[in-house]
Amino acid sequence: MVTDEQLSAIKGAKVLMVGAGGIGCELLKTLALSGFQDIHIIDMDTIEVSNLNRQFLFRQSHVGQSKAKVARDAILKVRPNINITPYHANVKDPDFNVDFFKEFSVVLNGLDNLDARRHVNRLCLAAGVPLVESGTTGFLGQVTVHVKGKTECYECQPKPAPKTYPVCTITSTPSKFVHCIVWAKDLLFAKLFGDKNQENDLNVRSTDSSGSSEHVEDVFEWKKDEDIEAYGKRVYDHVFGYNIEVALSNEDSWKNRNKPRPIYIKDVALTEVTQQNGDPDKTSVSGDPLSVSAMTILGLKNPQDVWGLAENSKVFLEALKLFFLKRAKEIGNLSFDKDDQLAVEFVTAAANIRAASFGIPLHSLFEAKGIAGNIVHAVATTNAIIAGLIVIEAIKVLQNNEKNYRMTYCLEHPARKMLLMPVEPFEPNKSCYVCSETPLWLEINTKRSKLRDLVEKIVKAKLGMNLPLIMHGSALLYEVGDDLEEDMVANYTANLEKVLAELPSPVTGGTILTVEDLQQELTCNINIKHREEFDEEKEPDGMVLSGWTQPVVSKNGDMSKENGASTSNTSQAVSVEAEEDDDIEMLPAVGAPAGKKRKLSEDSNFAGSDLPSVVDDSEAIAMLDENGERKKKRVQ
Ligand SMILES: Nc1ncnc2c1ncn2[C@@H]1O[C@H](COP(=O)(O)OP(=O)(O)OP(=O)(O)O)[C@@H](O)[C@H]1O
Ligand SMILES: [Zn+2]
Repeated sequence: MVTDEQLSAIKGAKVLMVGAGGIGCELLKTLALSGFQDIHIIDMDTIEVSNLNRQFLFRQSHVGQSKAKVARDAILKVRPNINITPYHANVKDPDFNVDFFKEFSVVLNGLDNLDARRHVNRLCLAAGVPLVESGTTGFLGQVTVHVKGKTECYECQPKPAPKTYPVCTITSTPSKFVHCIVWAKDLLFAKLFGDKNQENDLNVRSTDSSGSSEHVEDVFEWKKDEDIEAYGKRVYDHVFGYNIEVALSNEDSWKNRNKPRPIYIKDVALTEVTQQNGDPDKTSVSGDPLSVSAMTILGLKNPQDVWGLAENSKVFLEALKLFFLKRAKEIGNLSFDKDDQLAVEFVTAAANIRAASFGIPLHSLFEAKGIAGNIVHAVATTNAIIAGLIVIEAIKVLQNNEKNYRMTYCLEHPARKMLLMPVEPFEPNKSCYVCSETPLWLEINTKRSKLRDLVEKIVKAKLGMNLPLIMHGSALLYEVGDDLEEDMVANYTANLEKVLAELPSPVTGGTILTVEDLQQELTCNINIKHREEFDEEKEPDGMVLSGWTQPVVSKNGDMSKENGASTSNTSQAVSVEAEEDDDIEMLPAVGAPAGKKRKLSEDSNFAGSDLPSVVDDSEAIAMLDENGERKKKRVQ
């Protein structure tokens, strides 16, 4: 039952929804049916066919149209008298500044990536507007409340580390199918079809140890006038045959492991390939290069079938050929995309051939696509439950009903017959640089690192700033923006290429830099500490930022699913453990008061051991080098 007070809070509210996808559609419906009268929606996407199974405001005929606009129209059909304002735009656009955010009573996030979530968190803090944040991953979900000065902000708690694999597991000693997938998409696919200038670990080890004079680059290069089939077979033999032989020559690696088997194309029965691949024009029904398919040519219809070695080898050669013949223009710029059929076919086949070599069970294209795309299938019901919880919290926020704010976790399995676990929110983390103005420390070689390194690796990548400005005292070293004068732009561009100690206002040990994002209205002070040497393996950035909350992995190391988690949209990782007194202890978050407890709400009798450990989808599988450092930024 909604009380009169609640109803008047609802009626007087002006609400901003960010994201009109899986959660957003449910949320808009629930807001409208709960009596909200003034709703603004930002979403930058258009509707895709794959959204239709769970984003119920959208129909086939809407494919290609703005999500925000179509969602509005759909709701106006059932609630014609409410005001819904759609924006088909990125929430990071400068138009959505602090003044824009200040217009709202509450902001509700239904996003699917960390970057946008952090940005909205900062704008909400700057504007003093409460934020209700949410996320789902399959059956798991959560809703959290962030009110400046009252509860933790979205960035007070560290986010989970993505599932990572040591580089050598990927390049040399795979033991699971997912390792073969990572190899196929991040190394082989990237090497053949991606940016040639990108660092790539494919071959590094095997060639080094063999002392072979063969130029690795040549192996992957399609030579002028070379028959495309001969080229495909050459690549095949190199990666599945020769490289495995080289790896086998290092006896020590295989003392405690099963030896892989080199596979050469001549050993695989490929008789049908030449007959079936005669007409590449039949590959694409619509003429759209993205619908080119090796499976279609080869007559392989069911994506759920597990192909044998011969079929995988055929798909491998055919897909490689189609890329070069039908999608030549894209070569050099491609990165793996789960919605790119030919890319999925190639990666499935390559991963399976490698799996066959290492005695790992083969998988169907459907399964491989799920693993490669980090897909945890979205569950519409979870989105609906989460949307309901967002509205419940939003109403409390509108009434300033602080005592009753709850973070709620939606579980996969009931614990003590409960599927929803409400938890009292944390207080703000005093060492959060986003909401508590904590200074940061940066160790860096000021005589070698350029301003560009600092901007890219720290200010953008780590601090999540969108439009940064960097100052040393009153000297402006760097700034971005549309309204800058030409000579200023030239000045900043020149500064980017200078080493820190040689900037017009030199940055050396002891310097305090002020870094500001004008849009986010976030300012950080960074204390610079000069350091000569960095460990290339452990500190690949060549700089170390501290005072910044790094992601942590849960005690059982199980922050993400085996396949690298999900494509959907969980906002925050929490790993909690029940204690006897029904308090739940949080993982010791970096920067968070040690031993701090997260209290179960009194209305909860939840104390199960099977508590959620939910991950953000915005990061996925990555690789670690031998020392456990993350190697690749992000794997698509
Ligand atoms: N920076 C952003 N600005 C505006 N909208 C955003 C931004 N980042 C993400 N979104 C929107 O958030 C929504 C998240 O919805 P959801 O997680 O259901 O993703 P989806 O793209 O609809 O589906 P899937 O990723 O599973 O194919 C998307 O509609 C997306 O456009
Ligand atoms: Zn914070």
